[in-house]
Amino acid sequence: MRPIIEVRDLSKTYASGTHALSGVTLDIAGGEILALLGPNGAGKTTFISITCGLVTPTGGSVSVDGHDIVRDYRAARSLIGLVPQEITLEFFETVMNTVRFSRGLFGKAPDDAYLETVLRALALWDKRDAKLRELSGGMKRRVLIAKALAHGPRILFLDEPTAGVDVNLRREMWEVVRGLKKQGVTIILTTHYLEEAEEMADRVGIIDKGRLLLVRDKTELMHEFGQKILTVELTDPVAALPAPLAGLGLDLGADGRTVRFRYDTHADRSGIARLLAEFSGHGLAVRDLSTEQTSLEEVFLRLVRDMA
Ligand SMILES: Nc1ncnc2c1ncn2[C@@H]1O[C@H](COP(=O)(O)OP(=O)(O)OP(=O)(O)O)[C@@H](O)[C@H]1O
Repeated sequence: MRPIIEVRDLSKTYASGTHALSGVTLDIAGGEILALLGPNGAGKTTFISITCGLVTPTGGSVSVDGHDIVRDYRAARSLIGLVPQEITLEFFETVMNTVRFSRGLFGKAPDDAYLETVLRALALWDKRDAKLRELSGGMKRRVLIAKALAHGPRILFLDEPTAGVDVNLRREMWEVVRGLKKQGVTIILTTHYLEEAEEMADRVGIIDKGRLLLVRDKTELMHEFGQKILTVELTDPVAALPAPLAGLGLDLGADGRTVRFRYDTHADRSGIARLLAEFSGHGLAVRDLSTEQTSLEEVFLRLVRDMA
């Protein structure tokens, strides 16, 4: 199936001389959630702005369902909804009028029945006659999404949807985004929260200094680059680990009881059996064991460092 968005060798150099994007090539499949990760200034917003026709590329191309975003701007743009980083709303307007207006901007015929489905999906239907200033922060963010969906786009760009919001609200936004995916909307989100990408994305793209370092299936990425950590809790604290265990790369916690061992999930042998045998051989009694997977955050930091 043809990708819904095709990005080819895309570059942007601003008048200031900043190379915000260099040679980005990427296919985005219909219905997927792609998370773009990258440090501040990596070029994420520039990518979104070009795709939404707000910034002109200096090289390369983007097409949306076969429509070139420069030559065939209207057709391409009508397929896209954009949820900006900042909350920009008319605070004295009602929810319903706000989404009606957004739909009108795209030259679409009024369709209150469709807007009702959008507002219901975002749990805003009961608030349709409320003025925006009366809404909570979470509701205002949902109104931004409703506005972006008002013209019936198939693709939704979310630029840092949960920047600066509390944990509950972030979870609520994740639910909303998952619901949209279920309805077949393709979602591209940028985020600084790796937890967010870990939670939501089908694929993860990492951008740094205007270059797309990689795009991978999230599970594969975690599997390939992730490591596991085994934490062993000793029955009795020790001042130091016996010298013969030094080569195993163990960390002894300040409490003298907790020993951490990193192992590669892909190696033929994890080394756990040997480790436990060594512990037993040196008279170290083990009280408890636990394992954890390294987070996407650690994977990300390693990749950006290794590829710098
Ligand atoms: N209008 C502009 N004129 C000149 N330079 C710009 C402009 N917009 C962005 N830049 C520069 O281009 C680079 C990429 O910026 P961009 O906003 O795309 O990054 P970002 O990854 O979205 O960052 P953040 O995570 O901070 O939002 C930065 O060096 C930025 O300073």
